[in-house]
Amino acid sequence: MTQKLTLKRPDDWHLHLRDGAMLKAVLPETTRHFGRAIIMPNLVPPVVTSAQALAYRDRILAALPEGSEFTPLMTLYLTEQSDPDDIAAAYASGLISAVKLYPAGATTNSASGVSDFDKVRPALEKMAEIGLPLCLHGEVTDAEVDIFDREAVFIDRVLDPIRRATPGLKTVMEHITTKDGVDYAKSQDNLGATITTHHLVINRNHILVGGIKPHYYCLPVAKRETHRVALLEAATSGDTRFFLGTDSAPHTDLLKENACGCAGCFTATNTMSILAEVFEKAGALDRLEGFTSLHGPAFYGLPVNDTTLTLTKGAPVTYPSKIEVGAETVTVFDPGFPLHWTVTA
Ligand SMILES: NC(=O)N[C@@H](CC(=O)O)C(=O)O
Ligand SMILES: [Zn+2]
Ligand SMILES: [Zn+2]
Repeated sequence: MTQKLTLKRPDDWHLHLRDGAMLKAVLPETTRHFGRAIIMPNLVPPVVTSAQALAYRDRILAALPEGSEFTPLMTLYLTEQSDPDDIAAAYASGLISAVKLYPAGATTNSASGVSDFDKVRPALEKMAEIGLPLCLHGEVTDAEVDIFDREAVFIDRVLDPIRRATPGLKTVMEHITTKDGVDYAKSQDNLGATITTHHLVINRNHILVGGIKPHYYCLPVAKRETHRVALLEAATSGDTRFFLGTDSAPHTDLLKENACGCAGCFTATNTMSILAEVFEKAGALDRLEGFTSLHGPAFYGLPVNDTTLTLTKGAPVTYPSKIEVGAETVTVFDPGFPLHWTVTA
């Protein structure tokens, strides 16, 4: 008997589309399955002003495959010089859905991020006042903090103080990777947490055992198995504070398979198949729709998509292992187990 699963069309609440040839190459991988996505602003140079966000949205819309109804939800990159009034105007006009805060130096293209959190206080207060969500890359960057502890330390030293200082601020903990992140999210109201596909699949052994695997390296770096299990429990729990943000983050193979390899896993292509497999194994297939299609819109105050996506279970399916970007390639995330669910409608 073939098994079918029909979901409200999913959204991706954390996505990197890049620009130029890369944008053109990766965009169809997302628009094939997803209705909307929160578009990360960490371009070079970053998308800081409303004028830059408007221009970037136009470039995304121009790159959409024929007939696509995909909606990019734009964000602004918060800097210590960001103008609270420009941010508010961008939100009032419907151009942006969130503001993204990168601690300076925490991840790919975060050099223009925030070092002194007091300097962005006026912007955060304005955002709380108008109901504009803040998305956070939650890692400290202090050289003395171990990379595996950077998320937990961020929660104590940065996130919790921001929450206390700006109580009305709607906040998204992006790509949580620890039980500490799960526990903190559960202790809060007015706070959401995105979980990536890959952090539900890999732990740090996948990166390091039997040779270094650059395509499993991303930030925040995958942690030990107990943390992966906590993420899986959160994602499959039905708790509306947790929703999908793939953090699909393409880098060319040249830059990944490198003595100083870039951080990011590219999961747009096979995310829905992987998630169906993971949720089924967890006995939670009935909760997949909440995670991919319902909890995110509820947090962002948007309607659920009115179209659907159907997955069908059958013999193992394969995906291209790489997609082409001009003369270069981007490797598609390999979950390391067979995928039986495929999007059929
Ligand atoms: N997640 C990553 O490892 N990389 C992201 C940046 C980010 O989301 O932190 C990227 O832009 O490549
Ligand atoms: Zn990040
Ligand atoms: Zn990201």
